[in-house]
Amino acid sequence: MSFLGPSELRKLLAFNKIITNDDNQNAYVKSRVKQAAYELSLGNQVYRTDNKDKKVEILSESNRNIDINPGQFTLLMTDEFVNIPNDKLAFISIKAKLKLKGLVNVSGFHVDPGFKGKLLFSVYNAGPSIITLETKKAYFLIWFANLDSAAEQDDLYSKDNNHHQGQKTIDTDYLDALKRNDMASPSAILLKIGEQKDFFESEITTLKNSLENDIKEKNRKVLNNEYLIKLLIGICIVIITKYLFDHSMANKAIQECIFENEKINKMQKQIDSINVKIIPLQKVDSLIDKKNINKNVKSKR
Ligand SMILES: O=c1ccn([C@H]2C[C@H](O)[C@@H](COP(=O)(O)OP(=O)(O)OP(=O)(O)O)O2)c(=O)[nH]1
Repeated sequence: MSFLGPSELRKLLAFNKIITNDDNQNAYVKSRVKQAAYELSLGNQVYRTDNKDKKVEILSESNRNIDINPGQFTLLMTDEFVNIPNDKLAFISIKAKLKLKGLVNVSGFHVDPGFKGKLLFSVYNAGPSIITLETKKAYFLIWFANLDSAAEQDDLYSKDNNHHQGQKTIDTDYLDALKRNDMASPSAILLKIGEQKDFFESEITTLKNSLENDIKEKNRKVLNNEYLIKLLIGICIVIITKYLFDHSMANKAIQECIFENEKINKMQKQIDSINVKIIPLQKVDSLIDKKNINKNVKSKR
């Protein structure tokens, strides 16, 4: 097996309907031969996983651009049909300038002898930026190799035995597999993580503020209670002091009363003893008085 060089390639493509358009006309353009490859361009059908309608997008002359967002998977179809001769095998790729932006060619890599149809590429934007493509621009490359022996009927790629023969639109089979959900793009995930981070940070700040307010409120109450307790203790001290003071004053008054009472008792006793002494004297006085009266009576007689 050998690869065709540029001159063989030009000859092959110029004199055979290998690169054709929608009208099955030879679409070979000499300037599209680059080194040993031929450039193929983007057609008007694409399917993007983040497309809201979940439908194949048909690009028009006025709307020729397609943006492939970071992290999104996209199906791209060539503008040209390729018809691979029975004695050839072709190899396909996406141009390096797209790959270097982060566009990964997921599908690949070969085109079978006997294949007729547009080529379908699946790509993934693994880069951080939007990659914009334009219809009719050359993004794909195809190389042709000679087989040592041409493929016979049963070995040729054919409509009867194969799926992609004659493909000119993006098959809905592939869409069904791709349209379930948006692809979880790393940058979208990063964005969501950022949003979640902001959300949780604001929640934590709110929670922190509310906790701080709660603590302040509790501290205020504790402080109020402390004042109240101190006040109650103060009042208790005053009451107890007053009670003890009153009690001691009462005791003192009682002691004084007892003391006074004892003094009175003592005086009473002295009075009583004086009285005891006075009574005989009174008796003597009364006898003296009686005697004097009698004397007087006698003298008057
Ligand atoms: O990226 C690619 C690779 C291949 N093809 C075309 C050319 C190829 O000859 C044909 C079949 O390729 P392959 O045998 O790899 O695919 P398949 O899904 O196994 O097809 P089939 O079941 O028809 O053999 O599909 C594309 O359009 N794009």
